[in-house]
Amino acid sequence: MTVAEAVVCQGLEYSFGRAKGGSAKGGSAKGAAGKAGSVPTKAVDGLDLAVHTGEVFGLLGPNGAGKTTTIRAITTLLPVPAGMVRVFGHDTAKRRMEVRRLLGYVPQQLSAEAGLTGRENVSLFARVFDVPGRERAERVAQALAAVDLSDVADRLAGTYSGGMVRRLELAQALVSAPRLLVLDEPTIGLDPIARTSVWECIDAVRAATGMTVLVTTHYMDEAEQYCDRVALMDRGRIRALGTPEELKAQVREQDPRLERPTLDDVFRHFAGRNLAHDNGPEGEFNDVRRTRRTASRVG
Ligand SMILES: Nc1ncnc2c1ncn2[C@@H]1O[C@H](COP(=O)(O)OP(=O)(O)OP(=O)(O)O)[C@@H](O)[C@H]1O
Repeated sequence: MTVAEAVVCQGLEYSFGRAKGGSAKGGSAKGAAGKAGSVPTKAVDGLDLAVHTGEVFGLLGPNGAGKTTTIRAITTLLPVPAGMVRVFGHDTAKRRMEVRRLLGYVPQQLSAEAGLTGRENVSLFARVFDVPGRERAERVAQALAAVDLSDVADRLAGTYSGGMVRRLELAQALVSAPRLLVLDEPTIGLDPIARTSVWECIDAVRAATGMTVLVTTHYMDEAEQYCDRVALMDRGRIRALGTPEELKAQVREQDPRLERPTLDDVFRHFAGRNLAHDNGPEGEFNDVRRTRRTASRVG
């Protein structure tokens, strides 16, 4: 691996559940969430990936593709064997705390407290991430300013709109000045204006700090507009990887009928099915689960 890589995954595998004999599959017994005797689900199936330092990298794919599992392995929240995932050269299996200090993570689940003000929420993260006491107030104020929440910083987060909550969560992740910002569906459920404002904040912070951004999204227009490179993931595997323009050019070359392919066309071309509407019964269930999660996030 070169130092230019922020994240490297090599042959990353992760299964949930246990094999019939009772032995844990995937990362470890600790990470296996299913009951003994249940059939394991291979969520990530031999994934190779390199995210370059300083880029915005989009992990795209339908519900159940394995995006969140991949991100949770990268952020050390799922245990994987040594050698599978490195963040700025640190093996996540051996250097968990070093890796955690380098990254900011905004999960799909709500990570802000409705009963605290915006400033209190960000201060809490500053304490957890060991921002030195004498710098804390200033760093919290800077993080709130970066996401355009200074004016409402002393209001309860429970009074914020969905877009403001998402920007508050960004501030929480940014207060420790991470070198890698990991965002799991940061704009899902938001209206177009709120989506744009979230992306503008991400863009501005990246331009100012040079941090690397790894993001999952379902929105192809966002991926095209804001990601330097994307990986299209389906059933635990990467089906295509490159800049949006490179991927579209490949599809144009291989299928001249598609004169102006979209990223949806690219996905269909490489995965052999539609991105949005071809998930089967499990996909429909996941759609419901996602909507519920989104509703609980934005209150
Ligand atoms: N805790 C868990 N226990 C059992 N199976 C799980 C668990 N989490 C995820 N899975 C399964 O692993 C597979 C990959 O899920 P994952 O959440 O990583 O996909 P995703 O691409 O992030 O989808 P979504 O966009 O719906 O979150 C799916 O089949 C899912 O049902």
